[in-house]
Amino acid sequence: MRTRIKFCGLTRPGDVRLAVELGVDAIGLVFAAGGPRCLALDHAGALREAIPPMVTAVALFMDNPGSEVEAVVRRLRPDLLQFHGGEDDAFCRGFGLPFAKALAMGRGPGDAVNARKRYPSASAFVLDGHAPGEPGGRGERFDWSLVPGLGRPVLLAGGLSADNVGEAVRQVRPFAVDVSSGIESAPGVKDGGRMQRFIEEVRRADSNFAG
Ligand SMILES: O=C(O)c1ccccc1NCC(=O)[C@H](O)[C@H](O)COP(=O)(O)O
Repeated sequence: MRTRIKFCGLTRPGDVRLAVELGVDAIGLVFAAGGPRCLALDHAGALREAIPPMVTAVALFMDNPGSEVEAVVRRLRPDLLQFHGGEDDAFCRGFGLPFAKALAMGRGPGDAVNARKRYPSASAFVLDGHAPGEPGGRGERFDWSLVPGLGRPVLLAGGLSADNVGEAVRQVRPFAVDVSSGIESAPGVKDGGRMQRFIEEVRRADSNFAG
């Protein structure tokens, strides 16, 4: 099975168009407050328009008020929501869209092993390298040998780049890989060469498993 690829934290429509041309499967738009990739709703419209059908548009939140999530859902019509904070299952499923719940693995699996019970409505889990309570998008890896069986598609995230994603795919065989810092020249500024090399390395790793 082909490893899906999500590029997260894009802030420029040209970067979205290039990522789509390169063959990315999902684009993450960040609305978690405070970070360098956080988008204003008006600005996000141009980015959303650059995401064509058949590429998953993901809207990402971290403890945003429900009213903010609703405004993004109404204006941008994302395909998938991604929650990175202490949001519970009822909150996450309350917007009528599939959602992925991020699980902080930076201090070991901890509560991640109970994620399926805590988030029975989740369509997928993002296993990320940050510590609980911390934001993602900081290039932090975690010990991939700690990935628990969750009974749902896993998006492996945290400190991935073209240099290590092949090893991550071979070791974890995740449903998808999710990257932000590792394809950037500066926070929120994606680098075309890094995007291309990242995708090439995922495809190379997948070819090891091709029948
Ligand atoms: O990307 C952000 O700025 C961000 C801010 C707050 C919460 C989550 C955030 N990103 C979540 C993602 O899905 C990132 O792609 C993931 O954490 C991996 O980031 P990186 O380690 O930089 O590749």
